[in-house]
Amino acid sequence: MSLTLKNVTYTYMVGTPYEQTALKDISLEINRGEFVGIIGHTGSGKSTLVQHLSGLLAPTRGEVALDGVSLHAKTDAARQARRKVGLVFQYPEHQLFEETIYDDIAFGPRNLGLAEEEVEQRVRRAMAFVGLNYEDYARRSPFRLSGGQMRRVAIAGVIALQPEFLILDEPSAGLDPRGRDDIFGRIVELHRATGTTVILVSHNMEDVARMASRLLVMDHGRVVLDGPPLALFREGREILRVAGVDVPPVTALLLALRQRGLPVDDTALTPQAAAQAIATACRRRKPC
Ligand SMILES: Nc1ncnc2c1ncn2[C@@H]1O[C@H](COP(=O)(O)OP(=O)(O)OP(=O)(O)O)[C@@H](O)[C@H]1O
Repeated sequence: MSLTLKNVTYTYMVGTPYEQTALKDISLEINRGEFVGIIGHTGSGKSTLVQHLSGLLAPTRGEVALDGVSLHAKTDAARQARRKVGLVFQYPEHQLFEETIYDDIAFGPRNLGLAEEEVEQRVRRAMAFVGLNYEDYARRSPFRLSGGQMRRVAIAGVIALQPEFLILDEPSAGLDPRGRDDIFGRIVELHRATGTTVILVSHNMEDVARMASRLLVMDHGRVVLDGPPLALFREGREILRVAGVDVPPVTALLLALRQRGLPVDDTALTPQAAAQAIATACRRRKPC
């Protein structure tokens, strides 16, 4: 049972001089329980891809399906399928609009037609999940919060829908390191505790490699790598070992990626981040 893309191509502004093909013949399958990280240069197609996975965009060619049900059919089954996928947009706080935090988080569950009692339960749980105290915050305006807190409210709104597939498009963009660690810690915890499938888009290779068990690398509308991040770190370590201690880990990782002809965002990998990511990956999984 899975979320699948079959030969998906997507072109923006078809038939105009501004036509832009953002996804090129992508086929992939994401199984329940996976934690998938997506990286790639600006404009490589990450956001377009996740908008297909959530059913928000329909492919120009090909098919997106959940458990075999096309997300774009105009049927009840397709509507039900789309509800199982929750998407947190980039800068989701820009979409807050209700007068209270409670109403903002309750908006989605109310739309599902749930009884108010159930809605309240979900709001309470979602607020607890993102670390906002219900008694203190539920009746406050979301617009008086800090940027990081607004982001939490927006994420809580999607969590309250209890999606089976949770997709986050750059959830840490614009947050300070503490806010970033906090959000990621909670996402990892949700994944562990509930088995929710997580699909995480990030510019930061280290973030993704630290959390994801599967890494997709995108380049010019194609998925050019699909595999476990640990394999890349192993390659990096091997190059390090051969090259000696003078080569910083970041160079080794960049080499490993480049040897495979993959696009690399040099600025995303500081030497410290690369070294820490290797150490964490090795500690967490089998010895390497
Ligand atoms: N609404 C749109 N209309 C026209 N072209 C678009 C639109 N949205 C994206 N594109 C183009 O599609 C391509 C893929 O964009 P997309 O936003 O999916 O990339 P991305 O990898 O998510 O980039 P970023 O990391 O900057 O968010 C880019 O060339 C972009 O200019």
